[in-house]
Amino acid sequence: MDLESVPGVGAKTAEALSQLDDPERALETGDVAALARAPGISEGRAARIARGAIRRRHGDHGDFLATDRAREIYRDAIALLKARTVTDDAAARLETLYPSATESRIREVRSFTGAAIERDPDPAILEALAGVEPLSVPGDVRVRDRCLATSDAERYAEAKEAIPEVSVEVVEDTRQVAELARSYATVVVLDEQFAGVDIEGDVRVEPDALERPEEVVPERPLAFFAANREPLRAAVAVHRAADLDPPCGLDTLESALETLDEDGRPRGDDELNRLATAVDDLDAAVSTAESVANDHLREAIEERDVTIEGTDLLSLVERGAGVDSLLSRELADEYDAAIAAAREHLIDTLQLQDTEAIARRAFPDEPTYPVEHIEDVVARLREELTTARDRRAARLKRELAGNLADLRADAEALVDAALELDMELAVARFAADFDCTLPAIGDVAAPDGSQADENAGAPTTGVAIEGGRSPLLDVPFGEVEPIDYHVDGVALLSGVNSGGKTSTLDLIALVVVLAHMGLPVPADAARVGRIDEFHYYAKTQGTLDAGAFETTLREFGDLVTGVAADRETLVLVDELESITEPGASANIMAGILEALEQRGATAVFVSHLAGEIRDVAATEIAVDGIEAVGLEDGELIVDRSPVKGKLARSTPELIVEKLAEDGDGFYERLLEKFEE
Ligand SMILES: Nc1ncnc2c1ncn2[C@@H]1O[C@H](COP(=O)(O)OP(=O)(O)OP(=O)(O)O)[C@@H](O)[C@H]1O
Repeated sequence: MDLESVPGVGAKTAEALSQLDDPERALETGDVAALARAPGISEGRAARIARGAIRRRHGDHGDFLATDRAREIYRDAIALLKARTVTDDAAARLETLYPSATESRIREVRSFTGAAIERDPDPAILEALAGVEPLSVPGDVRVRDRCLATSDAERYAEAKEAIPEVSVEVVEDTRQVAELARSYATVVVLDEQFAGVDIEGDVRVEPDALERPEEVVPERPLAFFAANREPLRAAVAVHRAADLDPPCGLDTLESALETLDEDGRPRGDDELNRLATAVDDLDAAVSTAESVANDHLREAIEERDVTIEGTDLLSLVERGAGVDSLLSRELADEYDAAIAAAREHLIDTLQLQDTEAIARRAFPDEPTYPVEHIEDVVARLREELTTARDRRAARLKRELAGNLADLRADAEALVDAALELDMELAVARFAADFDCTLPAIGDVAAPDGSQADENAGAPTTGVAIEGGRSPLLDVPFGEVEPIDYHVDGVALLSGVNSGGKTSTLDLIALVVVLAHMGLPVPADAARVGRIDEFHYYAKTQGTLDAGAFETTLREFGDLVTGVAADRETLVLVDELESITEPGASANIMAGILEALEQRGATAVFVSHLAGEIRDVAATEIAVDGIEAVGLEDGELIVDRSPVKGKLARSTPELIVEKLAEDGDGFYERLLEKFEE
């Protein structure tokens, strides 16, 4: 795959991505976390790249969200989903969901959503997910007791690339290989020509060693599994808790992990433990064995009355003999017993087996007092034990690495599935928290390519929402009143102050964005025509100066003339009248609405000037209204669902009406003016 063919990936990014293990897979699957591991690629950038790859796959131009407010609504939707993931990685993966105009992309995500909302976000799964994270590749494994050797410059470069953990040496002849064998415990020669040469030391001629790097460096898979022990265990727990179909035997993986310590060393092997402990405890055991002998001897001497004849004493003194000869003469048996005890102690405490004979020689046969070990023999014992330990560890490492290397791909798939599940559960929780349903969306086939049942009757244009409740409101979700609203073509939305006009636009926006993301929407039911572009303009704060007004007008001019007849467009506009004085605003809005209607766009314009706009418009423009059903303690009681074809009365009119009820002529005349 040509990485640069992905939108947003230039030469530099492609170079960074090519350093990943499998950039194609990461791009194909939208694995944001993997992409973010490329040098210099932030998570945000990785998400954009993944989206670019998905868009390319679906021939999607990615210009669905056409305005800032439209993008804000999308960010809000993503934030609601992200708040429901357990892992950062799943949160990053959610960024690959975006509103698309392309049928195949919407269908793809709807299929994912269909499975996701069936999932049960069991607390045990969420708890297990907390320990899952993308697997890391330990980069600093250095192995110093082995080297690779070759006489070929090309092989040299290949070897450095394939097995960077060991040093690679250039050799011209057997003599140089022999030199290496003196400096390294193992030399792996890559050239056939050295086969059969007799060199002292561990020299192996393995021309295909680069194809099996884990045999040369078993530390590689071991370090990988050691570094990732915890996330792997957590991924195993997730699979068990969620009853997922695992890519490998969970017990096999778990017991393989049990045989490794956190530094990648084999553990749980009795023989290796015995040898390692013997090496570690050797000095202490030798010194205790000495004490055992000396204590034994001291007690024996203390208990004994040594009788020595005067002539013997004289002869000993004349010969300058020390107490040793006295010991050997008088206490030979006791000395032998003391030394035997010391030897037994050493052998027993270190659980020596093959090296027993050496251990016995660690204490002298000739009587001395105090008894002292023979350093050379102890050094020899240490060397023997260390070699046996290292040999055992190397064998275990190779065996373990062989088993684990085969499990690596499965381990990655296991973690990937757990993170994918986290993403699915976030969608499931979002759907459950906000009582969502999968909307019917026009011209989108079922995952299997047929027309989906839930899509039967989906409109090709417009939006219809039943029992919609926006989670973006500033009131707790439980207190949000459900709204029914539908629009096809252009409409003005009128209504009392704070009646919920802006909130209705936000709800439409959220439903349309989520529907085009392939996600469920917070409504009892929703039907959405598939659109290509979504324009949402938020209310501007206050009247604009001439320059800003001109810019805004141009923007709408571009929108109106830019709406291509073959591109379905939804336009939501909130109180555009605030940009200038009311009379001018009404004319401008009427003109824009007329043009949008002619182009077949769907549009909802919230306005307090709905009546005026309708009056100046050249074509019939639908007006809907959010009505107050009464006033209670000075507060308006509002029916939040807009009534179709009804110009809602304004808040001032409602107050004048209330005052007129008392029969005051002034207010009655005022009310008549509203009704004219
Ligand atoms: N469906 C609803 N359920 C509960 N509360 C709502 C709902 N819709 C709106 N509200 C409440 O009413 C407040 C005002 O809503 P909103 O800003 O949408 O009204 P508006 O008609 O656009 O007001 P204005 O005419 O002042 O622009 C919201 O901040 C929210 O607290």
